[in-house]
Amino acid sequence: MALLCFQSLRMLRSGIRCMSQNAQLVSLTVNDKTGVATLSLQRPPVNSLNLELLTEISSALTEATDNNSRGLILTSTNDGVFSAGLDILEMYKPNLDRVKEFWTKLQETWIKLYQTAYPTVAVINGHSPAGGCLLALSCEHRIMVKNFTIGLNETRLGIVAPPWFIASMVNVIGQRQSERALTLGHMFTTEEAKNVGLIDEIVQNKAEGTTQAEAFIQKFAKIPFQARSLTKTWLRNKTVESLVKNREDDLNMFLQVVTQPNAQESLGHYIQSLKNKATK
Ligand SMILES: CC/C=C\CC/C=C/CC(=O)SCCNC(=O)CCNC(=O)[C@H](O)C(C)(C)COP(=O)(O)OP(=O)(O)OC[C@H]1O[C@@H](n2cnc3c(N)ncnc32)[C@H](O)[C@@H]1OP(=O)(O)O
Repeated sequence: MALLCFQSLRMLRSGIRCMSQNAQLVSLTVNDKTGVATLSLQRPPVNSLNLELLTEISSALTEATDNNSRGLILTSTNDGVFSAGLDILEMYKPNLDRVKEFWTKLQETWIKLYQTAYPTVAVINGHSPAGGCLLALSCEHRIMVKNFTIGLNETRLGIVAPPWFIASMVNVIGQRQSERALTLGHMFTTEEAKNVGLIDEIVQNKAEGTTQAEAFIQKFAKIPFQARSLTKTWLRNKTVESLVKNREDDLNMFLQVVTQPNAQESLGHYIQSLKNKATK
């Protein structure tokens, strides 16, 4: 409690204000001087995206909009893992009602993040496979700390990246590179990701990443907000609309793929291999 008060006092002095008071799996702060919000994922051990975490991310994005944020930095409180992607336990031997709600919340979160009016930057301070990569791809600028990996590795798990995951990747690195990377389920090192254009900058650590992210957002200070945001909407509209118009079909396709016996078997093996690795 004393530590919390001390931290709050220090944040107040530096002009950083806490938002999302009720959130537990994310923290949302805003810098009152710049209007830039920081959304940090904080679901130990690896920020895997379960229904509850997605719900908090989605609410935080709305709160940042309602607060008229000038920009948003998406990062993780865990230096080492940005996000391990979707929580595999949501997809393994799923409860039908919950898994439907889970996928619907993922769709909602992506749609919101992909078309925020304010500029978005991912400060990728750790590994970022699959759904973690999707979050980063949805931002306008990606800054990654060296010595980590990022990519859409779904095929390696015996599942597939849905069309909107693929489109998010194609919009950043193009058809040819996406085809090669996604069919292989390739995880790019930070260096490889920079070479292929998947990320924009390499930094030494999160602090440097945050400074660079603020500088990126600051570039828009003199660009009229509405003109910028409408341009982004139009550029991204085709990609978003293809999901918005087909949410039910997309949900059904997900349920069909993920409940296949061979997909369940692959997920079971994968969970076991992660557990074996963790106990070594
Ligand atoms: C039509 C569409 C159909 C289907 C589409 C489905 C789309 C799916 C997209 C996804 O996002 S699938 C998820 C893909 N994610 C991964 O492949 C990542 C797996 N995790 C890792 O590679 C590593 O954990 C890490 C590099 C992220 C971090 O490594 P490290 O820091 O060494 O942690 P550990 O590996 O020891 O893991 C600690 C702990 O966390 C559990 N865990 C890790 N990842 C997940 C996950 N994605 N979901 C649930 N749980 C996860 C791991 O099992 C360990 O658990 P313990 O209980 O053993 O402590």
